[in-house]
Amino acid sequence: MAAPGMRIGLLGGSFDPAHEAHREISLTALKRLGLDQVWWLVTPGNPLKDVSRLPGVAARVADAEKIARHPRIKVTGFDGGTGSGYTVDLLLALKRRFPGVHFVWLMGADNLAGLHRWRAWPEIFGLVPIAVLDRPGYRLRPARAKPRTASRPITWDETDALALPLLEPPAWTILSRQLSGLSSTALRETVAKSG
Ligand SMILES: Nc1ncnc2c1ncn2[C@@H]1O[C@H](COP(=O)(O)OP(=O)(O)OP(=O)(O)O)[C@@H](O)[C@H]1O
Ligand SMILES: O=C(O)c1ccc[n+]([C@@H]2O[C@H](COP(=O)([O-])O)[C@@H](O)[C@H]2O)c1
Repeated sequence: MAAPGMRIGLLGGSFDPAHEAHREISLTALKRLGLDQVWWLVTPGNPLKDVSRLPGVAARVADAEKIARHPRIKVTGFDGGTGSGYTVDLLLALKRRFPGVHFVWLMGADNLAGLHRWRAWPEIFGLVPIAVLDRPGYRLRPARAKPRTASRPITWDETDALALPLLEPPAWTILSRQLSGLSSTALRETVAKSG
């Protein structure tokens, strides 16, 4: 699945359900970061969200595979045996399991804005480079986010994004792109109304 030296983007998510914007931001990351693959890591549950109605991992993986439709996008329920949904644990497990792979954590700008509420977020910045994908409504928020303040010296201009996967963390950048307003919440609401 992954050989030392490969550059792999990690898109952790609830994927409840997956949608075209997940595919679009993955294609952006593949191209702009020069990645070999992007892995969609379907979380057992976002620790900050109500997961009481979240479908099981296997069902969300199966649905996400239908959306991914790309040989370099791999969908997996790998959680490193943590079962927890905590990203710090997931990253530690991945780095142990795949030594020598250049991982980059990918996330939408909404998640950067709330990253200071994640468990051990400064440690996360020290584990892997991070690329933040622009998202409507959050374009300016990263500028105010605490992580930016904490990591200002290692903010990279996005024109240098190709170098990001090989940089020693902490290092992060924002990837601006044509915005997509798609969201899983909006999709679930549409299904609920039509049902
Ligand atoms: N339209 C989008 N633009 C940029 N990033 C996105 C977009 N949709 C999802 N993402 C990012 O993809 C990752 C996984 O997202 P997730 O599975 O939570 O879907 P979501 O649409 O954000 O769900 P919800 O609406 O419930 O918050 C997150 O890092 C999220 O920020
Ligand atoms: O580690 C944490 O404290 C943490 C808090 C919130 C979210 N996350 C992870 O962030 C990823 C994005 O979650 P979501 O629900 O926005 O798709 C997913 O992998 C979650 O498990 C992780």
